[in-house]
Amino acid sequence: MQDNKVALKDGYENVEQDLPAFEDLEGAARALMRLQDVYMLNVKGLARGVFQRVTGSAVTDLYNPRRLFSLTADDCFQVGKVAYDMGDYYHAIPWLEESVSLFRGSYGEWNTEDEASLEDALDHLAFAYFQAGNVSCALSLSREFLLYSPDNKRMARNVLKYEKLLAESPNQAVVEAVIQRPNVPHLQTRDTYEGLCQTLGSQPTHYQTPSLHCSYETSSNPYLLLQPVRKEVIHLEPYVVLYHDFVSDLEAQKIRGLAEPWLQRSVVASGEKQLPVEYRISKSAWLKDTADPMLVTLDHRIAALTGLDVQPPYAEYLQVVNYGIGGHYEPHFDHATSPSSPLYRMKSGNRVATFMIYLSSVEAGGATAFIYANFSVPVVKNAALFWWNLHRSGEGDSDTLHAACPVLVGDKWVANKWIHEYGQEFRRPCSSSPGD
Ligand SMILES: O=C(O)CCC(=O)C(=O)O
Ligand SMILES: [Fe+2]
Repeated sequence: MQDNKVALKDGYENVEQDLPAFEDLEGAARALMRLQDVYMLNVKGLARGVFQRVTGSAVTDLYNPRRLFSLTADDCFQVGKVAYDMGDYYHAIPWLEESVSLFRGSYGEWNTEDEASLEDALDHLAFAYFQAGNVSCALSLSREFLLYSPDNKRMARNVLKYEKLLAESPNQAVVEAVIQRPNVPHLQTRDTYEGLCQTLGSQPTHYQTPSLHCSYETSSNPYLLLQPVRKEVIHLEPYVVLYHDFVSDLEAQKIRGLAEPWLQRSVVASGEKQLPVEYRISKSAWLKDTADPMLVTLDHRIAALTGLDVQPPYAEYLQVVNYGIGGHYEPHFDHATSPSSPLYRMKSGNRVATFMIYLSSVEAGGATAFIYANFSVPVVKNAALFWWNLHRSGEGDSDTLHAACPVLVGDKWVANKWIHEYGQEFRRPCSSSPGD
C-alpha cells in the first residue's frame, strides 16, 4: 500500500509540470468570457457548444460546428467561480445560472469529475445576486439551498438577513438590478473594436472608391517581374495593403514548425520592461535568419515588394505569433509612443512599417481590426498585410491603432516583420508636412 502511494506520488510529480494548473483554468475561463463579450455570445449556447449571438429577439449563428462539445454543470461552475472570485458578478451570474440549471437537471447523478455540487452553485449564485443588488433572487436561491442542506447555519442566517432587507425596503424585490460589465480602463475604444470583430472581417466596398483597387505588383523589381504579387489596396489613410499568396502553404507550414519549439507567452513593452498582459494573449517566438535559409528568401521577397531595407538592424527578426481560442491583442500601436521604449535599443529608430503574414486560416474570429480607420481584415491564409506606422515626418500615425480580434474557433498563426526608420532614408524619403 505504502509502495503504491509513493509510486503514485512520484508518477504525479513527473508529469505535474505538463498538467494544467490553476492559471490555465483561469485563463480558459477568462477566454470564454472574452468571447462572450466581444462576439455577444449567449452563455447557454456556449455551454452547449454553439456560437450564437443574441441581439433582442434575433439569434445569429456565428459559426456552425460540425460536432457539439458541451460543458458540464461543473465546468460552468468553474468559469463562474473565476469571475466570482474577481468580484465580477456581471460574468459570474450567467455562468453560475447555467451551472445551477444543469445541476438541477442531473440531480442525483454522480459524475466522478465534478468538484462542485448543486449546493455550491446555489450558494455562489445567491451571494453573487446579493452583491449585485438583487436580494429577491438571493433569497429564493438561498431557500432552495436549504432544501438540500437544511442544517446549514450560515445559509439560514443569510435567509433571515435577506428577508429582513426585503421587509425594510420591499421595492428591492421588484428592482431588476442592472450590473455593469466590468470596465477595461485601457480600452476606451471598446465598442468600435468589438463591432469590427463581430463582422468577422469586413472589407471596404471597392466599387465605391476607385482608389481601392487590386493589381499585380512588381514594385519595378526584377525579382517580381516573373511572378508578380496580387496586391489589394484596403485603405489609403493609413495606407494598408494585402498581398495575396505572399507565401506558399509549404513555407507557412515550415515557418510555424521552426517557431513551435521556441514559443513562449507573448509580452508587451511596458516602460522599459517587457511584461505578459491580459490584453495580449498569445505565444510568440523570434526567428533569426540563420534559423533557416528560407527565412533569407523571405526577407528578399519582403524587401523586393516594399522597396525597404530589411537587413538587421533596419528590421527586427521575424516574430511568429500563435493565438489559441480566445487569444487576442487588444488595440495597440506597433510603433513606440514613448522615448524609453525598448524598441529603441536597436538604435535604428522607430518601427516605420509592419509587414504581417497570415500563416494559417481560422474557422471563426481572429480578424485584424483597425479601430480609427474603421475596417477589419479577415484572416487570409498566406496573405501579408502591410502598413506604415509612421508619417513621413517620423511622427506616429495614430490612425494605425489596430488589434487582433479574439479567435473564436481555430488556431491562428501570424508572422511580423517590423521595419525600422533608419536605412529607409532614400527608400521612403521624409517630409516636413505633418499629414504625409
Ligand atoms: O494578429 C493580428 O491580426 C495582429 C497582430 C498584431 O497587431 C501584432 O502582433 O502587433
Ligand atoms: Fe500590432
